[in-house]
Amino acid sequence: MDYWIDIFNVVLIFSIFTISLNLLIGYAGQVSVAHAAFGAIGGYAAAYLQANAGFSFWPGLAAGTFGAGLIGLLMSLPALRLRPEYLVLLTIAVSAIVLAIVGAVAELGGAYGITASRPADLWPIPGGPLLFPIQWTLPLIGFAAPTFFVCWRMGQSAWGRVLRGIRDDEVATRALGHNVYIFKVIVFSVTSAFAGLAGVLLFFYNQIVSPSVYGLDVSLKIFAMTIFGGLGNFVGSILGTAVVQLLQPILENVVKLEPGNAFLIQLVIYGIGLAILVRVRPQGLLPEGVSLLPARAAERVAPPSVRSAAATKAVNIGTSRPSQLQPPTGAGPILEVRGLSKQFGGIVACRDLSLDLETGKIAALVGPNGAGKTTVFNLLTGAFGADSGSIKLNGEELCGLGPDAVARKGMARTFQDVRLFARMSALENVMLAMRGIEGGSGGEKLSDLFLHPRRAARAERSERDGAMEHLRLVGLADVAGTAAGALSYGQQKLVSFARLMATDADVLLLDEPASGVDARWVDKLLELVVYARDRGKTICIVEHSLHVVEQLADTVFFMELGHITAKGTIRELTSDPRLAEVYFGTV
Ligand SMILES: Nc1ncnc2c1ncn2[C@@H]1O[C@H](COP(=O)(O)OP(=O)(O)OP(=O)(O)O)[C@@H](O)[C@H]1O
Repeated sequence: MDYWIDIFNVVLIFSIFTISLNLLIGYAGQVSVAHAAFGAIGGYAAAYLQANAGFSFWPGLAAGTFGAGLIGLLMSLPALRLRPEYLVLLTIAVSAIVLAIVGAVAELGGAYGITASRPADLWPIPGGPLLFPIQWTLPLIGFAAPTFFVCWRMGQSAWGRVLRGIRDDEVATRALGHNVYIFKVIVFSVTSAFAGLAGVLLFFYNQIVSPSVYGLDVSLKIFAMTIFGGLGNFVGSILGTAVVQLLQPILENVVKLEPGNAFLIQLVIYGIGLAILVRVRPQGLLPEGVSLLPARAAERVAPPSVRSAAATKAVNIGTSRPSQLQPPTGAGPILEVRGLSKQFGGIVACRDLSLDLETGKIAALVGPNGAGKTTVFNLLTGAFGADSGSIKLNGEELCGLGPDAVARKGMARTFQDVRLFARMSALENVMLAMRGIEGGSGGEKLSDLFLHPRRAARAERSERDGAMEHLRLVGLADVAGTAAGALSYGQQKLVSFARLMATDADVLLLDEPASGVDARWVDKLLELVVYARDRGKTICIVEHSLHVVEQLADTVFFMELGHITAKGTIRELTSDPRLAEVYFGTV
């Protein structure tokens, strides 16, 4: 019996590893194969402090957990600016360095590690020293359950929505005003701390730490358990841990294989299992959004705010050009661009470009392919750093700011290729746009999640309702719960417009809003752009359809070879034979 209890206990400890790794990989998309190494930092810290400073269980646990979190934080500061593939390499290097250090330092016991000088005692919790597996089960549940709760709470909240945004499209997440770097650093540090906690528990449970307990193979095993269980699903992590951890004991005790053979065969089964899983169920045993409780799974797909088709009919936003509200007149330019230049090697994509966007007006940027229109949007929104020049929004210099900061200052954009978060629902896509700008500091308040849950729930409800309003506005409330990737291209463009409106930015940059869109959606988009303008937004569109430009734009800038060469109405520009030739290739 003790044997199976022991295995159950190890599953509980490893669940702490896999649940936290799932938050890091499954939610934030940051792949680390050094999770066991952070466990080593925790385990060795607790063991060393017990041996040399007489630390008992709780101080050892705090030191090990905090130490691993701190080293995770320090490592993440440079690492999370790297591309994902380099992050994987870096975590392998970290794992190798940690193992080399603990294996080489004499005070840490070298290859033999450190043996505990006394068993764990949870005093002031009664029960005395923990000597047998059965005594450990309840305390370990007591550690695994809060780990699950904290990771689940972080993952399922608005905070986790930003993590999923980062995972699916970091560029789009930044463009919505979220400081993705801070989110990544926090999640890396928190998950490293949980790995440290699991490492401390392994030390106290096994009564020994040694390099082999936390080797790269163990990190890979934790990684495999997490993938096996299903990324983005914490119950899946527990399931994946149990399946992988139970394989060898079942082969030994139920199938009655020799331990040596059982070890080899479990490796074979494990390899074949992963190969089959990758082929037939790459999302893992329990994929993201799938619950063991059918009712909860359904809840996730259909958000509560989606009530009925009748309630979700598009708001009548007025279908004709005449405005319902008059745009501000004579307010002057909200955006002033002077001498903007950008070169890519030998290609001058933007050359000494100057333009003003008048408050509450619609401007258009037109020109032949490769003229540099998208580059201008990228420069204005901070996606590219300018070589020289100035961009002033409401008189405030934006040059040098990143895309998230620019969005928070009040200028947001759509993308030529839409860039919705395909796995998230249309509603979540819009909700993701709402806090980045409101929050000012780049986001959702993690402290509210745990310290003020009611406030967090209220904020979530009001965001959900606000996002539904934006979806109603574009006529897509009835597909609020549908994954954005499953919508038609025209619908996706409308969701991206709703998302843009949800940012509450003053200046909206629309990159080819009508391209590739069915005629009926184009009309809708035109109405929406006029609606936004009438609500005081300043809009600039890059668009190849001159029909769309004619319908919308008050002022048109003509761009050639990275420079604005003409300005006027579309009729004035197209009646100039030289510009017509540049644009259409013919007079
Ligand atoms: N990241 C980049 N690296 C190198 N060159 C780039 C980059 N982005 C744009 N360019 C180059 O800058 C020039 C302007 O490109 P840009 O996409 O801004 O033009 P565009 O007017 O938007 O074209 P289109 O109408 O076809 O979208 C092109 O020659 C392009 O190849």
